Amino acid sequence: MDVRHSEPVGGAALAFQNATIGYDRHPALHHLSATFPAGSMTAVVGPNGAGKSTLLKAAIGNLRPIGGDVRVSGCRRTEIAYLPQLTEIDRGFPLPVFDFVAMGLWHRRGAFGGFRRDDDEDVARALARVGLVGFEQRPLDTLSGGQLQRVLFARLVLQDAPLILLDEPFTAIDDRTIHELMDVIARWNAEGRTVVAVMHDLDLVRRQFPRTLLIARRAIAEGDTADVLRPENLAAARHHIEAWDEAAPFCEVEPAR
Ligand SMILES: Nc1ncnc2c1ncn2[C@@H]1O[C@H](COP(=O)(O)OP(=O)(O)OP(=O)(O)O)[C@@H](O)[C@H]1O
Repeated sequence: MDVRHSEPVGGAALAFQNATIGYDRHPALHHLSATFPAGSMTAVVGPNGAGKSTLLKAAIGNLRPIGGDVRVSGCRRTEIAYLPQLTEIDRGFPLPVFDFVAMGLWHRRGAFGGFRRDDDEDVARALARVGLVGFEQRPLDTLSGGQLQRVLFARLVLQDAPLILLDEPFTAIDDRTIHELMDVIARWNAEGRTVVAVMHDLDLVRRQFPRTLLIARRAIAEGDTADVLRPENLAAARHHIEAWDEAAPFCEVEPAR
């Protein structure tokens, strides 16, 4: 979202078509077909090791499918906003919050595009949106986990992306922060953006996400959240992960196009 504009944005769509994705040709996700329509809001759930982060990494192009296809339509891959897990973020550098959040503008300006006068206001509004007024000059390495997650959300606000991918945005975050950041996510979706979030709290998913994809190294169920999160589907996902053989030989897959 452009913080200056309130018009709806055209959402982008994401589709996995019989996609097999893995590391060093070891599949982590098998023959996955799933769609994330433009303007939809979907939770991706599944047991530990189900392949949820792998799915997001394939969507942004960090992992190429071993077979099948991963398609983004309605925007370029470089326009996708991606929030990695907090554990993957290097917070050891003393960059001020303001400068870090302003990096979200690079997508609009380009790395050498320079800073405009009204960019200051946009950064300030993005920080206000996530409840961080007064934190502008705080070094990143002095923030709590919840404050850092708010800063990362502020940067996403400035990125103005039609497709937003979030990997476990609420791990080790207190209830109040979850509530406020969930509000930011709901507003993104109300503005027409497509949101895909890896989630562990199924109660929160039931309350907030209209669509869910349940995976366990493959798709178990996809669609309306209440349908997908039925006990038999959750049991099937658990069973599939427990029965997974890490040492299994590769299956035959169609080469990626
Ligand atoms: N860089 C990597 N190299 C090799 N294997 C990996 C790598 N990253 C993940 N894997 C493997 O891929 C499988 C899926 O991992 P992934 O992180 O996608 O699962 P997840 O559903 O996000 O799990 P969690 O809920 O624990 O975060 C796991 O078996 C994991 O060990």
